[in-house]
Amino acid sequence: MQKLRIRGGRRLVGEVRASGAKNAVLPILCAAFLTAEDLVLRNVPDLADVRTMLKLLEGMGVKVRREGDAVILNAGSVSDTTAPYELVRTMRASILTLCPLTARFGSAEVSLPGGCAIGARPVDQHIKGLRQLGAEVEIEHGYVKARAARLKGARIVTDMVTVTGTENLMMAAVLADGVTTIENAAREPEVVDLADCLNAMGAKVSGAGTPTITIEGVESLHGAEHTVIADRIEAGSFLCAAAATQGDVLVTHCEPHHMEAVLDKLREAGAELETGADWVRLRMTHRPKAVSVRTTPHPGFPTDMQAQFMALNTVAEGTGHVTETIFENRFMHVPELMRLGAKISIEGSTAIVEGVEKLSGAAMMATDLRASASLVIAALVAEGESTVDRIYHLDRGYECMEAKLRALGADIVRENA
Ligand SMILES: CC(=O)N[C@H]1[C@@H](OP(=O)(O)OP(=O)(O)OC[C@H]2O[C@@H](n3ccc(=O)[nH]c3=O)[C@H](O)[C@@H]2O)O[C@H](CO)[C@@H](O)[C@@H]1O
Ligand SMILES: C=C(OP(=O)(O)O)C(=O)O
Repeated sequence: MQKLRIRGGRRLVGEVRASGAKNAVLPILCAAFLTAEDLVLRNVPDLADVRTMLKLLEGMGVKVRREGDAVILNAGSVSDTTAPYELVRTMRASILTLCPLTARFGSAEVSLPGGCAIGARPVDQHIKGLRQLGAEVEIEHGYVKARAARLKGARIVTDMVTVTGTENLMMAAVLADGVTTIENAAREPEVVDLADCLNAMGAKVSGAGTPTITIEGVESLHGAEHTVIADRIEAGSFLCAAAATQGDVLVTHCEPHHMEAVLDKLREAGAELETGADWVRLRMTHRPKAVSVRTTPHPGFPTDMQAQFMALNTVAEGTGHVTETIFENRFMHVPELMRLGAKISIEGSTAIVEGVEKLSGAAMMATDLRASASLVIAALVAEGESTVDRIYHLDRGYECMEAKLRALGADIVRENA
């Protein structure tokens, strides 16, 4: 197991490039099942989750070739439509294989992902929607087993806004007979990116990015080339780190219009921001001011940035309220941040963070992906040395984070624990 060793107290200064988005590339990799022709993807980040997804796809017979930041997939001879527990348990996004497999091959068996550190995270809406599209779906021995001769278009209204639920059902509907509408659809940029890729493959998807997505089913899809959007959460994490260390950082190759809620909060924290078509520069010339955030589906403040803003608030002037409305257990970073001297109390789904002048370095344990990022940010400002253990969580979603931070002047190394 590896850990990060960080000596805090250095301002982050310089330029950092955002990688392709984890949450966009994972569903798009699964879209490869929808055609027998090549799907060429560019700007694919080298992440543990991407490697897990490629392993899962290869295990089913998909041919995978990596060329730099491109991945070429061919699902012309899929031999197996089972996603086994061993891989699904390490990456919930494996459930995204369920709908494209059922749509193209008429059957799929995907292990139920189960809960994870941040919440129970059921997939009932994926299953409900797939049934409405005409599939027979059973749960047996921990697996979702779906079967359908050909899916049929339907009107689906999800009970709550679900990102991967919307994506999975979109991938079912593209090959269905007739028209599907998904109402109460997630509006995240990653949903739009998947729709763009599906349309490049010959699908007829409209309305992605709005609460109603309409999909006119087609007989088959063809190969395509697609460039994955930038990771707005990775970009936002670097901006938070820059703000916390009172630094001056330019994030390039990102999409500022995907990050408006986060950029607004950084301005409220006192950061000076400049944006261009694909870059954001943040300068923080004084101690940040505490900000209150409430997580909501896009275009609201993203739950995946909650922990990083919590870290920023720990050293801010004043008191910030951080309310988590999406996941019932996404405050696992709180006791770890308190080990550095942060003052945080939890009341229900709100963490009340009273900023302190100084944090002091300590050993910490990462519990989930964004919690890891928040611990790294806090360690970058803390006096003295900190360690962050169990960074396999971080590696799921950040491409060489420590190298990128080092290039900005951070004193951070990866070690074998
Ligand atoms: C790979 C990926 O894109 N992951 C993102 C995706 O996760 P994911 O797609 O799993 O999250 P959802 O949007 O589905 O979850 C939203 C809420 O709905 C609940 N729910 C969801 C589906 C369902 O069938 N039943 C149900 O009850 C969940 O438990 C949660 O409370 O969106 C989350 C919310 O923006 C992000 O934090 C994750 O980074
Ligand atoms: C919760 C996250 O990812 P996943 O849905 O893959 O667990 C995340 O990206 O913060």
